[in-house]
Amino acid sequence: MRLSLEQVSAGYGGGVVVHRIDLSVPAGTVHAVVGHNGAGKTTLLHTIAGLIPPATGRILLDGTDLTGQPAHRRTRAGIGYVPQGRRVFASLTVAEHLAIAQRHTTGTSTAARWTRDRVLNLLPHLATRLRHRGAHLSGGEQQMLAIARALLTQPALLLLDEPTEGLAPAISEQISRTITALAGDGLAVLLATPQPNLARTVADQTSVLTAGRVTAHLDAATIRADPDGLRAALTPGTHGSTPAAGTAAAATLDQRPGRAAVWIDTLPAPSAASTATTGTTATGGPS
Ligand SMILES: Nc1ncnc2c1ncn2[C@@H]1O[C@H](COP(=O)(O)OP(=O)(O)OP(=O)(O)O)[C@@H](O)[C@H]1O
Repeated sequence: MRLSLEQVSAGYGGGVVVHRIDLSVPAGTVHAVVGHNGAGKTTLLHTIAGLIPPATGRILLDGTDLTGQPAHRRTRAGIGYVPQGRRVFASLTVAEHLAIAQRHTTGTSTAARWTRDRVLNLLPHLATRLRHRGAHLSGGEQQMLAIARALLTQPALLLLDEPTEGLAPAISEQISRTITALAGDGLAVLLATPQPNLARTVADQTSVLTAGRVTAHLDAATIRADPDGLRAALTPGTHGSTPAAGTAAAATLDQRPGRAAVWIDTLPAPSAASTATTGTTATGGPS
């Protein structure tokens, strides 16, 4: 199984946010798309999942063209999606989330590669929370639930949007280990993150997304040999979907609830010039 993107562009209302993206994610590997907030990561994942129609290009899963297919068909074809913010239901228990996901599974319960037992074996902490409602789960537990729910749709490719956003370092490490285990089990994983450290830890291949364009591509060996190279490739001050709007978009995005913490935790401190331009208040150094 291999995901291939050929010259994929997409956006909103006629405006283009991601531009002519070429990517290939083979089975058993993790590909990270690293970019600042507003670079277009979610837009790219939404386009692959079928939630946004591409303006140009093709999306292929093992050679099968899914470009014109609706989201539910892509799920059946093997694309599992773990959204940013987890999107669990506040009033449903963990067990109810899993039951709903299983109802939509593509295989029978005996033929399914990912059964409820197998998922809980991978994420044993969830087994201790089966009766807890979504609203009473920690961020890490919600993330595990979102991954479990996606696995029960029997994916060959897993899309993970900012899987460690807002999580404590120990929980992020647990999620990282889960991602590595899933690739080890043969899944193709495409994850989006603003955190160079996550890409460095789990990714076989990393693409840097800057203002909607892939501006660098690094493999794991290159990143290991030069641990600062990836951070340097993430140019401070080019956050937005268009170069002209970049600095303004960054300032706007930073003011959204919850975003300041993400900014401070995950991005290199902007240079004095860009701090002055955007008015950002980041005081923390690189994570
Ligand atoms: N539904 C929408 N309608 C119009 N513009 C949108 C919509 N969603 C996102 N955008 C814009 O597209 C650009 C890219 O946003 P996107 O969410 O894809 O970035 P991102 O890299 O995932 O950042 P973040 O981590 O903040 O989600 C931003 O300028 C954003 O304002």
